[in-house]
Amino acid sequence: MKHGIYYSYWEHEWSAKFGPYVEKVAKLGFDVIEVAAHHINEYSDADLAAIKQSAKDNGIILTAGIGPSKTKNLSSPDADVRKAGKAFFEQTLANVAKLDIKSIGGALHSYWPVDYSQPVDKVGDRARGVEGIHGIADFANNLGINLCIEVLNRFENHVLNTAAEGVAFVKDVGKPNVKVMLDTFHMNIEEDSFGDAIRTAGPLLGHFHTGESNRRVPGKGRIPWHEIGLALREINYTGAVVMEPFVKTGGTIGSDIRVWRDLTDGADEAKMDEDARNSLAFSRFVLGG
Ligand SMILES: O=C(CO)[C@H](O)[C@H](O)[C@H](O)CO
Ligand SMILES: [Mn+2]
Repeated sequence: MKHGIYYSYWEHEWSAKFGPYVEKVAKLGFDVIEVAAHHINEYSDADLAAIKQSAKDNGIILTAGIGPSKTKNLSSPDADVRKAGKAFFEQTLANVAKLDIKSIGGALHSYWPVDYSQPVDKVGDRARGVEGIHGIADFANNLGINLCIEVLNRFENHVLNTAAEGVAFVKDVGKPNVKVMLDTFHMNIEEDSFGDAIRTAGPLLGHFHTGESNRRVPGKGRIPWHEIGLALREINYTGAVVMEPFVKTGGTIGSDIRVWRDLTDGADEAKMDEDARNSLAFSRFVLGG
């Protein structure tokens, strides 16, 4: 098991440059840094080559996360949007591969966060989502990339809310590089049992996000980490466990994540780093790896 952190913990914008965080995260003792792929198509080849080299020099593995925009929604009822989504993903995956990234996770099958001011069509969106992911899976596989379909809570997406729904979706896609992704923040809202959800995903679990029920770093709240650790060991999970804390207000991150109060307790960057380091030690102990 490898442990990581989403660099957006320190940032306000999905567009924030992730290059400088590779060394920082390595110094904090992490194995993995997760970067936002939302704006990766704006990086030059030289930028990507430098970041790849920095990861190599620092012994860090990169993974990617993304919340696709409504205009790039692979499950949209509008065929032109689906087409734009496919083109966007192909360009994004090609750039992600330049960083030697082997896994991209998020609501790849849909968009995020969902606009609930309009009625939703869960059945239609799911069917188009299966087709959309099926349509980019081989492209990703040829680049050695797994597509990890994130199961989200009801307030952020309607297509997949439970591990069982995630497993059924991934089985319908039926491609070896398409996996289920779980996140303890979302599981806390939707699952009857953390352990059962992880066992339901079993060998299909491709990526795992961690965070407390208010998205503080693991260890600061009341998520049942021991139960989660036992279940991950039971299914012999060897993938990445990436903490995804969101504690800062402001910017597109604060607004998309709905952070309306300062959850840092007024921390400066040194204290934010210390919290991440302590949470990493806690995570390694309780989850393994
Ligand atoms: O859990 C999440 C959203 O609540 C997601 O992992 C990411 O924040 C999103 O896909 C943006 O990268
Ligand atoms: Mn997540």
